[in-house]
Amino acid sequence: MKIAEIRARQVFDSRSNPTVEVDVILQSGAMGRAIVPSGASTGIYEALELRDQDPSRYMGKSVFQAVTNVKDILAPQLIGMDASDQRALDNRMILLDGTENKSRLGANAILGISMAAAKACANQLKMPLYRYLGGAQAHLLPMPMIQIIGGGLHADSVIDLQDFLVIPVGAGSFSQAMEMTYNVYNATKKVYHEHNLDISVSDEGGFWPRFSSNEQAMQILTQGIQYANYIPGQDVAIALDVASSHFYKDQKYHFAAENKEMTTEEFVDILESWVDKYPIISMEDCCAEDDWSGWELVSNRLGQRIQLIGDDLFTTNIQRIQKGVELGVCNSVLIKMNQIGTLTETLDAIEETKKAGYLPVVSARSGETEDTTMVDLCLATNAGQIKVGSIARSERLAKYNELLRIEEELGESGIFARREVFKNILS
Ligand SMILES: C=C(OP(=O)(O)O)C(=O)O
Ligand SMILES: [Mg+2]
Repeated sequence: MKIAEIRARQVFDSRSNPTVEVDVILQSGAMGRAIVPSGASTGIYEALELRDQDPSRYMGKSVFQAVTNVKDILAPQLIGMDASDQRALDNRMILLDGTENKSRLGANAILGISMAAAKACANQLKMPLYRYLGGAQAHLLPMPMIQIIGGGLHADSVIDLQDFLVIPVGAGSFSQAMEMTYNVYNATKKVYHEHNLDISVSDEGGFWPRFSSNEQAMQILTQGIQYANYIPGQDVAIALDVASSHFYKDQKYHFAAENKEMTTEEFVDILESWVDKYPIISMEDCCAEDDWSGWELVSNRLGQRIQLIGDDLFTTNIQRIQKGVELGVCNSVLIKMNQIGTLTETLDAIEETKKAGYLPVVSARSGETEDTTMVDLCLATNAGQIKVGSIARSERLAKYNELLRIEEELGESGIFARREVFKNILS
């Protein structure tokens, strides 16, 4: 499966921002194509997404240099390599870049090749990508975590929290999870109408937060679950992405929407009160990416009650995951390929997560495309959970629809994660 050619170009993501697309072509003629996603609420420890910073073009956001790096720097060094030796390929790119955070060549350049190479191999073998990456053991259809209301940096910070999501814990299959989510999404729309709240959507397609407080979004969402005739917590539970790194300054948490400033202790008290009041089963980025002591506090208080996911905290980085495990913070890790920049390092991060008894949640970015590699990654590793955004935008539905196809394709051998996915972490 020797690489014959690598092409790259600038295309666009769901926020209409430029991003990198790469084609890897093997000597057999088999081709893999991948598009790299892009975050808005990025963590400071993420691998670097190279943007041209030229204000005269695409407001500084073009990725022409990353595309050039693929074509002129990486491709000549990779042509002739065996694309099926993913680790060797990724290591070669890491060495060619030579920095800690892939800032010379760009994680977007490197990841584009990394993903496209795997896809080319799967295509040559006429195999689904999840089967190529995961082998005979790939079988677990993930429990989805789906955004109904979007806030934070995905909605001009109208409210501070970023994601108000549902987990259809009562679902018996992936397709049933989709149906239940559809019902809650549309019931929530009714709740909006009833409260005379205008409908529009935020970056990932969840409803725009027409609220003056963060808690009101939880009230509306709980109502949405009830309006859809589900029992909150039992049929459909709530998950939050607090994404607090973006409102943590000078050792304080700031709710701009509520004009409120809190110490870590006060903030954790509020998070705990929400878990008492609402059917919350999962919270992401409760504390900021550098507030390790805050994370220890929240983990002691809530770690036996709900899933605690580190996103900005871990950035899919094995060293940061290991530190978290040593300190006993969180019990779950959000997995985003472009936070670390190669498929191999992502697979290593998932393995490390599982080894520690933590739960991996494979996640999209707020800037997405038709690329569905993350779905294959989730299936290949039997990760058990997936977070894609809402069910109301095509770049998200590309992933959900692919999962529906895989559910059909696997038939009897496909097992849906169900609520049991949480059994090792919740008492
Ligand atoms: C998907 C997320 O947002 P972004 O891609 O903007 O980091 C997230 O924070 O989990
Ligand atoms: Mg997050």
